[in-house]
Amino acid sequence: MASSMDVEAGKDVYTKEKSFAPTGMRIVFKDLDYSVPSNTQKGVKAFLLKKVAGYFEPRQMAALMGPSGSGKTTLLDVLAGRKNAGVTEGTVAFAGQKPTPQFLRRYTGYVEQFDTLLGSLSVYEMLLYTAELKRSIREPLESKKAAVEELLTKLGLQRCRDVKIGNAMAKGISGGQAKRTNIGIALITNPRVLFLDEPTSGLDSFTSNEVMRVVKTLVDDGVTICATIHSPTSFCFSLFDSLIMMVKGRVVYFGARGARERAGW
Ligand SMILES: Nc1ncnc2c1ncn2[C@@H]1O[C@H](COP(=O)(O)OP(=O)(O)OP(=O)(O)O)[C@@H](O)[C@H]1O
Repeated sequence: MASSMDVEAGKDVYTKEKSFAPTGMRIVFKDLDYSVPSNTQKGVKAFLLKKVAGYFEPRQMAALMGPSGSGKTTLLDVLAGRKNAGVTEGTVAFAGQKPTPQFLRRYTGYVEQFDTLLGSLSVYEMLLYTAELKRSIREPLESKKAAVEELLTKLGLQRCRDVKIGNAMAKGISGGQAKRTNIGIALITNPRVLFLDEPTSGLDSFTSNEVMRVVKTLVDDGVTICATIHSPTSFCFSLFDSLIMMVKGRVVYFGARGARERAGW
């Protein structure tokens, strides 16, 4: 594996990092295998991840890249604890802790590739509805409303707050606004880690840049960000701090973005 970052830096994966909020959370993974029963050969295990290792730093945004079918979404899902079929082996640590399902629910957010929005609601209603569902039942409504307002501002959605989301039949908000609303849904619980699966898919390059510029601002709040990304614009690519390149379930590059240029390869 080519690497300009020291994977060994994460060798003591279960340590005593306790106070990750508000400083952020480091994610370390080592020797990660993920297998499922093959759907092409009977009785054979298909290894979708093989000896995958790396780490994500807090206050940084990492890109997961590689050809279609290389295992990017699989790695994202394994790290986010979203795989309930198949066998995962190896170690994953969030801030030095082995993550339990409750830990992952509390501290991570996941933005799926396809928007999961309700077309009949406005952007504000969608976020408040999610806040009601996902934030503590004991939290007063006024506090939830304030959290939604804060998110609308952070994600640049104030201008379309009262516009209906819409659907294929009834045009509503734009693709970039829909993507940012979807990101808002993942952020409503104030996660310390944000996983995004293809956040720019289906967007034109201007809108992709806009969405990723907003996502990058979240690192200032101490969030650790990891996004799978296909053919990013050069601006989008420049926003990433580190890069994992995958081919056929293996990591072929793990390092700082731009390390190759800096080394003069
Ligand atoms: N049961 C299975 N048996 C064999 N191969 C499988 C099985 N399930 C998934 N795969 C393969 O696992 C690979 C990983 O898929 P994954 O969705 O993680 O790739 P990806 O890099 O995110 O691709 P894309 O960029 O197209 O979204 C794919 O090549 C897929 O065909």
